[in-house]
Amino acid sequence: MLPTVSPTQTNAWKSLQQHKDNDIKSIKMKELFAKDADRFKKLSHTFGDIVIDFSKNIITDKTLEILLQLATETGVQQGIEAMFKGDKINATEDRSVLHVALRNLSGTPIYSEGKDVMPQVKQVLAQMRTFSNKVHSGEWKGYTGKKIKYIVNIGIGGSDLGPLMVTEALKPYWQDGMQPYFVSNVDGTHIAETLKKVTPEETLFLIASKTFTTQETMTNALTARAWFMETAKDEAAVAKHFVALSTNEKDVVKFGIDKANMFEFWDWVGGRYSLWSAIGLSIALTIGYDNFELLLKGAHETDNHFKTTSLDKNIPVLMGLVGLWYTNFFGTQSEAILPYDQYMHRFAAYFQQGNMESNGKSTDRNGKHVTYATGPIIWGEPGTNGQHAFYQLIHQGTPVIPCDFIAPAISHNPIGDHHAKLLSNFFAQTEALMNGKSAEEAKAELEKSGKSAEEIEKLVPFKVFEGNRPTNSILIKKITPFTLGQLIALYEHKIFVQGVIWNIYSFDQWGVELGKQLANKILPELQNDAEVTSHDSSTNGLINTWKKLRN
Ligand SMILES: O=P(O)(O)OC[C@H]1O[C@@H](O)[C@H](O)[C@@H](O)[C@@H]1O
Repeated sequence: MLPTVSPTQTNAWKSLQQHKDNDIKSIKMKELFAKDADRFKKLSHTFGDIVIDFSKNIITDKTLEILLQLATETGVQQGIEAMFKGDKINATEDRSVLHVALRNLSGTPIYSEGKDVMPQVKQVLAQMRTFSNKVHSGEWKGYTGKKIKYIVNIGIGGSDLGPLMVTEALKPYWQDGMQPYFVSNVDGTHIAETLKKVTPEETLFLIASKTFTTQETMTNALTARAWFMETAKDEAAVAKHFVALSTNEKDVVKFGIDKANMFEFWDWVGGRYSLWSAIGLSIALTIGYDNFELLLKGAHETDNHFKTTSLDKNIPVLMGLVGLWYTNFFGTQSEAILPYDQYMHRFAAYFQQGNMESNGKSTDRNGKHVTYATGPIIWGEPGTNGQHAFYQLIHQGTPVIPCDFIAPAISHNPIGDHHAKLLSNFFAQTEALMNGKSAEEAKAELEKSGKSAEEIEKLVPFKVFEGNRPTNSILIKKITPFTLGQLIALYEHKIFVQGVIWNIYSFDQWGVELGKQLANKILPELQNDAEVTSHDSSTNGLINTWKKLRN
């Protein structure tokens, strides 16, 4: 089981506080680089084709030593073991957490409640392989005999963001003739605009929902089915165009999808960790099953690293510790993920759910309210777009925002000098954030412009960059299914490490329930024009105003 140590009760926590106040408060990263020519060598790690550089962080050897002590005192190693051996570490839902089993192609067993889950994992993977191959070869045909051309994944949250992010990130691997679409929002616009782009005869709808009860998904699925039936007319045609990805066989069958067209997964797969499961069918259909398997293999490589590497060399552990250092000892509230790769434009959005739904908690594993900060706000956009939008605040704003810069060494689109220009920005940003620009440097620069001494004096404060802003740089040889799998799993395990240390449960999401309950209560109140009085005056006022406006 997971330990239940409060991090603030550890010796390491107190040492970290003292260390921050005594040794780190006035330290500048650029001085650390000046003092130690080997800093990059010491603080960067190579993992296959991925290099992750932690050296542009406000950390010293001593910082890392105490952070590692924190990991030891809070039982990170024990947590890792508990996850891999299938303990019910998602205790509030009484479930194991075994997304690592979904990518375990090694042949070793993984147990949940004493049962090896690998045979069922392999069986569904085989089903996905056969199905994808049939669709690609044209053996699987639509009801008029046409080949499937469009995949419409209908799902939300974990049943949408992962496959959407991965298919976008791996666009160079798309199979000829396959076009995926993702419909998530209950806003009718999402499905309406998607249906305009596809034809009933050539579309395969994947109804992706772990629970098969999610309002948005069920509503969109019913709309898709009605739209399909308008043309197909024949109920028997549904079986050729609708499949379900779910843990809930009963409701899948009730919806009218044949059991044979259901791709199963299990309650030990968390929604936001499910892209490796049947939820990944849209990925396999888009990039081909073999590439999907390479994605799993990449993640498995990370799982092995995470499971077997000592904490001081364990990349997800270090990612977690470095992030936590800022959250808890610098009071930072957010982290930006900035991929310098246009294909990875949904990566930050994906980990917004991955991280914030996992660690956005304030009750610890003892049921007590935490007295320290937990999960950060995650956000980000691809570089260089972000540079021309929000980097101003990262460079000169009042909050410190630790950033992850991610870039491929080799572009899938080596056009002219685009990639060199892209990468020059990637390198320049982390350098600028670290070094900043002093008043003297700003002044010297202005002096070259021919401005008067008075003008220069006035402008200098605006041109100063404090610097010392922390970044991790992740350089990947090329974004391939394998390296992307490695990278996603690194981030997943980082989140896990932080959750263990913060003594919270990272695998439930009770915080999303209240809004759903209230929406269900309000929905019937919207069905007529009667005045609503059952809520507070704001909610009543808004509902009643809407009722007037809609008429
Ligand atoms: O896959 P389902 O059951 O439709 O759930 C979709 C999403 O539903 C949300 O309510 C949950 O917060 C997410 O964790 C989940 O991924």
